[in-house]
Amino acid sequence: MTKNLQQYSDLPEVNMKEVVNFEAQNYVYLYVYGVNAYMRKEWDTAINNIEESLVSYLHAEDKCRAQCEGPFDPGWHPDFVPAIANHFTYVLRCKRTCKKKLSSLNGEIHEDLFASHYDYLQYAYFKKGNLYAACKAVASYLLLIPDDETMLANMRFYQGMPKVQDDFFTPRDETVRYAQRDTYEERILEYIKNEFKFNQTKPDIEKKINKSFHLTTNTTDLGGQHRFILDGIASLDDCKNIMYIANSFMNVNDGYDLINETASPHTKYEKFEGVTLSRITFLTYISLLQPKYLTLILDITKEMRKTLVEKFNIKRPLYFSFTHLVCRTALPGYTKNRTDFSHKIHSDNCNLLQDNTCEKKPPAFFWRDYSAILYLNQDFEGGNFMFASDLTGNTIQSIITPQCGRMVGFSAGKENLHGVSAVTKGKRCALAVWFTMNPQYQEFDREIAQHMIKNDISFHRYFNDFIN
Ligand SMILES: O=C(O)CCC(=O)C(=O)O
Ligand SMILES: [Fe+2]
Repeated sequence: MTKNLQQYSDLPEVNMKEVVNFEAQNYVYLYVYGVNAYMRKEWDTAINNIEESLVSYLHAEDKCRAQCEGPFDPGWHPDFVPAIANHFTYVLRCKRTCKKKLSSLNGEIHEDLFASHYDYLQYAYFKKGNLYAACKAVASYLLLIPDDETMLANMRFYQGMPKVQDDFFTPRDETVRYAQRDTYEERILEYIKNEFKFNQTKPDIEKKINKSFHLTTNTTDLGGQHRFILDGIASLDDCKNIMYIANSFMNVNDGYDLINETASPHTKYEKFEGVTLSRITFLTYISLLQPKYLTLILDITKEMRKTLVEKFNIKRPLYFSFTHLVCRTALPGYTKNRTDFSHKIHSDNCNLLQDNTCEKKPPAFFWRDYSAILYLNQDFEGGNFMFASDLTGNTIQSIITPQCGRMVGFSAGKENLHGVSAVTKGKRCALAVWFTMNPQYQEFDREIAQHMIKNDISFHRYFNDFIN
């Protein structure tokens, strides 16, 4: 439409004075009137209109910026930290387009429209003999476009005048505020551009299982295919440190979709609490958790992946999909005679039906290919992991008793139906990690966590950088 308006305005039979631009904002009229008065050397009218245009322009830009806030569709389902980061960056980028959007005067683009107000003003004030206002307008213009040769020459001209003092060249307040905001936003965008560059590198195919790991039980001993147990994947200290994260920060909502009940393994006799990698990352970012804890989670889960890759001889990249630190606590009064499971027999990537068929579709996490659970403690009763051949739980193939450093690994399909027996006393904690071959479902927060650790990023550092 802007182009059309421009085309019509070029036609000889069109008198632009008769054309009313209903989309034009106030500052457009004020600016055009002001500039016309300037051309006619009517300095008072020029100054009044251009000063008013300035106020109106800043108001229009504020309005345009405000419209950038509001709902935002990220196009996928990121976790908390990337969701906030995406929205923030989107809003900021949108706000930065306002200058361009407002630079059209009836179809004609004026790149430095805001700054040009000060150019007209400096000369009009000079003509009115107001040297103080003229010099302030020069300084304001130069604050926005510091290397403009013509304006620098103007400054030198004014500086040569006997009545002009150095402090005349202080930029006007509204320009200082505008320029400060501009610089600040530029710096944030630059920071985002430089700091948040993620190489979407494929995970390495891991080579050898660390010798200190002790393969406890093999596939055949566990009564089925594609499953194993390994001891020593975490030391007592590691378990203690991961338990510290759980005890300090776990939460009944984190990682559980309480709206979609089928996604939650609750039994009413136990309390389920979790901490996702996303939240551990966020807690580290705001310095509520020391980076060493996040590093520990990243390192140990990498070891877990390495064992899966090695044991199952996985040749394609295996991506992390979801990391969840989970504790189940027996509720007082429900410690005896329970016949239910803490987590009923299920498959990790399909919906197990009564007839033992398993559908690979939502609400199942159908993209999960492998599962690994690392146990962190043993000071509780019940809570055994079990492989079973059907959903009744009557045909148990093997039972695994949790203990610190023990990991159970298995392929996530219906060949590995499993569950957890009732926790009848105490709190049972485990670090559960699911993996996928589909990069679309990889855990994006992990990239952020790794980047944060590698570059020693934290909110406080980021904040201090900006205020200093
Ligand atoms: O905690 C466990 O032992 C297993 C949990 C489990 O199977 C699951 O979360 O899908
Ligand atoms: Fe499971």
